Amino acid sequence: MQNKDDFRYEDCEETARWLLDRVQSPPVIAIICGSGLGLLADTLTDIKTFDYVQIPHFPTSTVAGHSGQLVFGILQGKSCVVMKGRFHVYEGYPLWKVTLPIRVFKLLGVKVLMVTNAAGSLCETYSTGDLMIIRDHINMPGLAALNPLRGPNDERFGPRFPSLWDTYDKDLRSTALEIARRLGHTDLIHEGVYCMVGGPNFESVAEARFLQRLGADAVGMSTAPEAVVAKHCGMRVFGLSLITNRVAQAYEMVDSVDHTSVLEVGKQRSNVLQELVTELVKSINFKEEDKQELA
Ligand SMILES: O=P(O)(O)O[C@H]1O[C@H](CO)[C@@H](O)[C@H]1O
Ligand code: HPA
Repeated sequence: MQNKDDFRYEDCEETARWLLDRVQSPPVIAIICGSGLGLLADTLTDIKTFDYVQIPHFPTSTVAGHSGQLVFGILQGKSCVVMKGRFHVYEGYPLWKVTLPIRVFKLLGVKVLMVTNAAGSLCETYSTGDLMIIRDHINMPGLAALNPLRGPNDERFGPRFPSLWDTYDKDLRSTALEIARRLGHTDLIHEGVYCMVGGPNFESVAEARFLQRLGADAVGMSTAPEAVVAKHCGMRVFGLSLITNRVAQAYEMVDSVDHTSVLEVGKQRSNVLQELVTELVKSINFKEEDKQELA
């Protein structure tokens, strides 16, 4: 059963074709910039930029710190596409639309998705400005059927019932950890569980306590749907959270988080993220079958 609220494979194809007609080389790696992390795109050379409003079927960015541009270019000799701005369910988009770019990237030939985000810490040992490699996620909206895979399944993308046990690629995680240590960031790098909530409000104290007891180390309002769709269509996924604030879990704690301070931490830390992502991209070796597919 297909209705106007479902995604259409043909729309993704049309978007992919539109982009392929306009870029030099199809990307193999896609990078999504979280709130205030758009500077990641500055590491690319030979760039070609499209505003989201130009691209057929693409949603538009409505959140500060998400400039709404798709940047194609080269990083460490690899063809990449960078989303300067992602879509969130609290903006009013259905989840299939939030994740439409991932399916378009799949059709462009992307093999690896790197997602970054700003997140609040629920973990005692994390400080503002730290980085968390995402080991796993809790998709809160997904558990209540707000899932990007809801609706008719198109087997051309992936199976009806995908397994998510290994969503965040083990090799990429361990390589990123090694890189961070080599770059001298041992004190600020962690590996943990990201929990997605719907937003747009930040968490109440009782909610923060609840999420922490569920096993979440950091909380944000994105990423899980993108990772689910990428895993569904067979991409390797790497996720990185920048800890922009500590989420209050006691009524005595003052929690002064707001979006402006989130963006400010992003600006301060973008060089560390750039460094780590650049080195990780450098480390990726594509398998023979990937190269053949791209030839
Ligand atoms: O997840 P990203 O897009 O990095 O943004 C995070 O920052 C915003 C809140 O300041 C929310 O959108 C939250 O999800
Ligand atoms: N909660 C949810 N999303 C966020 C936070 C937070 O504390 N910080 C940045 N994004």
